[in-house]
Amino acid sequence: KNFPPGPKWLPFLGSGLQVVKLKKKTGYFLTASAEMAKVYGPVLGLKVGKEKLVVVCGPKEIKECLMSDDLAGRPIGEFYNLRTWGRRRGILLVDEDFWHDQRRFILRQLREFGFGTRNMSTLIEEEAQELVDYIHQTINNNDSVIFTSDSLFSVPILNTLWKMLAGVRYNPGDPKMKELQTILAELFSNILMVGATFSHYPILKYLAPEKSGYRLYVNTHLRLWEFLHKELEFHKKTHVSGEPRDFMDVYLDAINSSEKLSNNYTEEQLVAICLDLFMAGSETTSNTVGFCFLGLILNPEVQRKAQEEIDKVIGKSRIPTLQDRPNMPYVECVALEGMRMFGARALTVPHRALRDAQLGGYCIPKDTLVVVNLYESMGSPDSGYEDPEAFKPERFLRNGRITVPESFIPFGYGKHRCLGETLARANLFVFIAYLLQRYNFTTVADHPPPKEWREGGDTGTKTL
Ligand code: HEM
Repeated sequence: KNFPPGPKWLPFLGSGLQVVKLKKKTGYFLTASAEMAKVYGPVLGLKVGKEKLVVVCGPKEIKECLMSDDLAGRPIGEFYNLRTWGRRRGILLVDEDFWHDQRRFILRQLREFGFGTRNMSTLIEEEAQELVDYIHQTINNNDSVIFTSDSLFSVPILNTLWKMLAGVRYNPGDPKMKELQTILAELFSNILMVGATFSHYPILKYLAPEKSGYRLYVNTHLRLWEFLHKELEFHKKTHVSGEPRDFMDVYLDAINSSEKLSNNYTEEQLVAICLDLFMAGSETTSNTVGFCFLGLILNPEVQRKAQEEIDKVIGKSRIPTLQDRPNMPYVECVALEGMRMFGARALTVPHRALRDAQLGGYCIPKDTLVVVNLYESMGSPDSGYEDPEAFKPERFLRNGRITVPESFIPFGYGKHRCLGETLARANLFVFIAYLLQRYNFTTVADHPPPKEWREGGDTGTKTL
């Protein structure tokens, strides 16, 4: 009763057919739901297969949703994620209090290994330097070479995260890293946050395991799970109690602690957390760097302005550091504009109503999935951004000072605000500054940059 309005529900299919039809017409789930919101209002009620799904599109309602304690659950079910995946192995990971305890622990411990500290800037700067050396060598060893943004950024970004979690970094081209990249890219390009076809229509798991994406989903998760388990085994063999080298070691200490923090700290839970952080932190950041460089190559005047600022503040005689950030507002705005571009092509991670709740004057029954359409907040013609498709870093500058509007929420907010924001923003600044200090970026004649983007914030493959 008083569920948010939306297209009519058909038996078994719910509103699935209408969603698919509009997705075909507009290209994406994001744009399809924005289109429907024009007809039905800013809180859109859908039923896809067995699941009730609410898509929040209006700015006021987005805020209300992200601040609501009643809507702060995470989805339950085999498809929804990582933590739930762990649950199949006997761990109860979806309980909210439990996650908040783990979230606090993760943030506190990651700070020890870098998050938000000088260590973090050193770690990122080292990765940026490795990347510059790799570009330099590749250029020197070849008559001509084309770099794609995927091939440039995925490995160094993953390294910054993996180094804190497990003390490991890889060189580009390392077969282990290639495998990991392939798995993550497969997951991201094939599975939408709001669920795969098989999660809405579970019978398809049996009737069409290939076509529904079920087999791919299970295989990629198992491969990731195996990858992380190998690292865990290595840590268990080499870890010295009380002398942690990285997050995995701290967690092992917590598991073995004589006070026994609680039964929440288990090896399977550790693997589930690493999986969560990997999935949430790798492709998101490298695709956002991708959007920054896409904006820079398509707008040479933006690139020139950023380079002028770098020349003025840093010059050529030393390398940039994270400490330069406050003095380089234009470069920071390039990063912000990349975040806006990425955010405008993404949904938040789905939330779940923990109990019967209210949103925008409608009733949201317990266990309904609720997802925020960030396109409406940062990219649609109604988002309040002038010419939202254009890459304009100066939109965030007022009299030389950075000002972001309230609707700028690439990391969400509220209880589930992105846990990796500090790391992501530091990565963006350092990589942009390092690369622009040394190189000019441009498109290659026979490789025009993509006009299309993939749902979920992917820029597609770009050549630089
Ligand atoms: C530019 C890069 C990134 C963007 C745009 C981004 C964006 C987001 C968004 C929109 C959410 C969902 C908020 C919500 O549902 O209310 C989220 C959640 C999350 N992010 Fe990020 N993220 C980025 C990088 C990272 C990194 C580097 C990490 C890991 C270190 C990370 C870890 C997480 C985690 C664990 C969550 C779930 C938090 C929770 O449920 O409490 N993210 N992120």
